[in-house]
Amino acid sequence: MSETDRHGRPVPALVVRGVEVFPGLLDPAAQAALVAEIAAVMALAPPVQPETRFGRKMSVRMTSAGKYGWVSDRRGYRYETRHPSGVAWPPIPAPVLSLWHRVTGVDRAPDCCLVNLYREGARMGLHQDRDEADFGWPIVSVSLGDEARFRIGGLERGGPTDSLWLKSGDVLVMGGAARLVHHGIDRVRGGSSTLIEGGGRINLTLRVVD
Ligand SMILES: O=C(O)CCC(=O)C(=O)O
Ligand SMILES: [Fe+2]
Repeated sequence: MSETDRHGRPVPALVVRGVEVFPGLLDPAAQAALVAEIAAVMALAPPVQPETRFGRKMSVRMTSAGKYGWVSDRRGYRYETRHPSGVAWPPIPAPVLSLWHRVTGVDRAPDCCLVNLYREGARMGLHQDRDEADFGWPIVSVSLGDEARFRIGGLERGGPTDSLWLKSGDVLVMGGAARLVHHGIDRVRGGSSTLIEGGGRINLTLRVVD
């Protein structure tokens, strides 16, 4: 199990380009509990395959919980207070919020829990998360289901990168000097987990938006 510091915060087993990695922070029971909570979110706010401004479909399916959800369509990408269907985003599930507070030590709650659903063949290109008002707040990222190769670069585009395989139950924190590092998902190893109904991987990305 994970070690904790004197504030009770888990100690990252690994730091890659400033990104804190907590491998296996969630045990199988905690993973299953989160997946059940996220299934309830997805029932109210079904994942959609977003389009870019240029009309290209992303391979990942997305939905959100919280005050804001991240959406992309022909009008571009932005945070919205409603799902494309018009319903408000469901609240961020309590166990997700407690995980945020546990790994960040931050009192403020996140505004957005982006749910990324990677089915067979889905990936996410190298990017920065920079649609938020204040980069002083960290980002927490949770992996559930199939393993995925996560790529981490630097603050500039086109620099050197490192990669690591993220497994179900792994948690990352991107904060401080690493808040704006480039990152993406090269590929997902299909069938490496049976956690997600219908197969694949779910990533939860928690952010303070405004
Ligand atoms: O799926 C992941 O692990 C990364 C997701 C991500 O970077 C994002 O949604 O901004
Ligand atoms: Fe990201």
